[in-house]
Amino acid sequence: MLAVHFGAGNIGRGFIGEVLHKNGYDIYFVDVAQPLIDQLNEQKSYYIRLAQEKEETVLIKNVYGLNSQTQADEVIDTLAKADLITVSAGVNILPLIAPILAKGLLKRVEAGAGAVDVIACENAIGASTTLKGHVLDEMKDNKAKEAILANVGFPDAAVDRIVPNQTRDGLNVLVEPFFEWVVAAKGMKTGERLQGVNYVEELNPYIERKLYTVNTGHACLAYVGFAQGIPSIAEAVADQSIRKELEEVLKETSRLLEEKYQFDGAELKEYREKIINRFENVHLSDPVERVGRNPLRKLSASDRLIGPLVQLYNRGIKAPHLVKVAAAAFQFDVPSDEESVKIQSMLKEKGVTETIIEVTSLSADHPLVTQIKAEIEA
Ligand SMILES: NC(=O)c1ccc[n+]([C@@H]2O[C@H](COP(=O)([O-])OP(=O)(O)OC[C@H]3O[C@@H](n4cnc5c(N)ncnc54)[C@H](O)[C@@H]3O)[C@@H](O)[C@H]2O)c1
Ligand SMILES: O=P(O)(O)OC[C@@H](O)[C@@H](O)[C@H](O)[C@H](O)CO
Repeated sequence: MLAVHFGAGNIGRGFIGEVLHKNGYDIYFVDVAQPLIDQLNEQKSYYIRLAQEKEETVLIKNVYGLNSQTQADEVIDTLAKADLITVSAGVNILPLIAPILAKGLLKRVEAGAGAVDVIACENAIGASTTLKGHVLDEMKDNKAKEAILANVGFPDAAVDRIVPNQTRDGLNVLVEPFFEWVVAAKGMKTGERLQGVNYVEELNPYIERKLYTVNTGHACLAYVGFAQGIPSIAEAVADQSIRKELEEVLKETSRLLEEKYQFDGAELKEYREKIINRFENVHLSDPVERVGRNPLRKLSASDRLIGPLVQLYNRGIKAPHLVKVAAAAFQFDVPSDEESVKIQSMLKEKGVTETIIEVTSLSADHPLVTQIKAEIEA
């Protein structure tokens, strides 16, 4: 069995690679980072190390690297014969992957190679559906579009495992022991079911529970921690006042999840506690700069901050702690993070109100704009 995975980074090697390998796949990682690709082709294997008291390792074998910029023909040929295609390169990268993916899928369909599924494992609602839209935009006529629609599934997914940036140890990846991968079965065109993946009919409760708990909580620690000069997630959650803030924020998002999806309150409490426990893992070193990365994306309308805030507002529920985290995200100022630099220059050039409106897509007269502004100024 052959899988193509776009994005040989943290979650690609540290989680998707593990599941694919354990299900008997040879994996072609497609990336743009040549040193990473060279290492994959030299070693053809790497280790996943579990960040826990008694370290465990898993050997991932039969892995190869391809560069989508310099080896386009090889990538297209490999896509045309792949049994499964997965992606974790970042939601902003999906439009960049679409042209080559479209060519590979078309070649496959024209060769009569049968159905295949493409699963985007990004932290976003409907990422595979978004990718499908970009792929269809690449088709030159309706016939090609129809052939893709008939043969290629783009099931949405939710992926959960904390995998920090790897600062040493070559291809090897240090990951937390916990993992969860949920896929919307109804979006699939093949009967392929991976062990270790939970296939569900309705994905929205899973992706919103994950994004608005794990990622909202993570964002709280990153932005509030950063504001207080705290370097890592484990250190931020160890600070009693930040932890209290985190607990309050997660109670607010749980309220939404309870009302919207009728999740059981006690189960959600347990889910929150488990996640806070994961944030406390001292065997992982996860800088607040990674977790807070791309604040423009994280402050966009349906993401982990404004997404739950607007939905709570629409239900008449106040969420003052979430408002504070959104305000802190506007103050995330990391020179190496282009999006944070952009927000800082917008704040200087356009002022607070205009920046909030432009970044969040909230309407000018939305009361949340005033609330976030008041927090930024406070
Ligand atoms: N790291 C985590 O804990 C985690 C957990 C769940 C989901 N995610 C999501 O997975 C995605 C990737 O995150 P990550 O932490 O692995 O990031 P990462 O930066 O470690 O990996 C991204 C990889 O994509 C590659 N890439 C960039 N442009 C590309 C292109 N045009 N074609 C192919 N590859 C390209 C990069 O070179 C890099 O190797 C994000 O959407 C993230 O939100 C991350
Ligand atoms: O990947 P991002 O930038 O969307 O979010 C940063 C972290 O919250 C994220 O990578 C988590 O580690 C991950 O989502 C855990 O499953």
